[in-house]
Amino acid sequence: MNSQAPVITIDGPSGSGKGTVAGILARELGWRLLDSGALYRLLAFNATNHGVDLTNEELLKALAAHLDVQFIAAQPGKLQQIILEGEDVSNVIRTETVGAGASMVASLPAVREALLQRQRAFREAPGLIADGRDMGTVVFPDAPLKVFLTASAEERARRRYLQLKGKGDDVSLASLLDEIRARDERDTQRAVAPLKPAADAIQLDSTELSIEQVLQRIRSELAQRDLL
Ligand SMILES: Nc1ncnc2c1ncn2[C@@H]1O[C@H](COP(=O)(O)OP(=O)(O)O)[C@@H](O)[C@H]1O
Ligand SMILES: Nc1ccn([C@H]2C[C@H](O)[C@@H](COP(=O)(O)OP(=O)(O)O)O2)c(=O)n1
Repeated sequence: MNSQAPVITIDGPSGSGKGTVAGILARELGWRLLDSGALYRLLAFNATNHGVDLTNEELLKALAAHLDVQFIAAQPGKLQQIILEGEDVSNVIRTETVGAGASMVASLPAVREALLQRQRAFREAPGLIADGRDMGTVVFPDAPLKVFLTASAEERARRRYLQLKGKGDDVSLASLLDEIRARDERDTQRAVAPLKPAADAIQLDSTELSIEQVLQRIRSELAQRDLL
């Protein structure tokens, strides 16, 4: 029996709803949240700010090992805040440009290795909800519940379009769809920790499901495992 705090992993491609669902579950259960994609986004953002090329594996590895970042847990009415080198970067790391950069640095094995222990350190009582690409396959292979969340590329682009438009960003649906497809390709084809469902993951296609329906499915899986 595993004596460590339980982990629920939620992996899947961009726009499948991982972050939304993970955030709601973490609040409901009072568990910690690991937004692993934010770490790769922070690294790409920080590297660009320091003039480091997004293919320079040695320098990126060093930057990853020394990322000065704080995650401030969500409070009632306030989302999680991400502070990089003392500055609130919660919003600026959410652009598609930073997402594409994150996907590039995430393909480098030394970068993934440098971020591994930092991610595992999030695991503490009473439990952790971890979202990303390799949470169930590599980072927390012993998690008692693994979810692989998908949706069609068109639906994911539509969601991202509405989300970014809602924030006032000037985006086009066609280019978001292209970017999502390019990111899917890079994330699934890389040699190390590619995006793929763990053998023991529950697969959920959310194309036709509301956020609440996705949550209900996960809550029922949690109940079956006595995790609620
Ligand atoms: N099942 C769903 N139906 C409709 N919209 C959704 C659904 N899941 C998530 N969304 C919306 O899609 C956008 C992207 O979701 P997000 O959680 O950021 O995805 P991911 O973390 O997988 O990239 C958000 O605006 C979110 O509210
Ligand atoms: N565990 C993870 C999380 C993210 N990544 C990489 C691959 C993704 O395209 C980028 C950005 O991830 P993020 O989850 O923030 O992106 P989305 O919200 O799904 O658009 O980082 C990864 O390789 N492994």
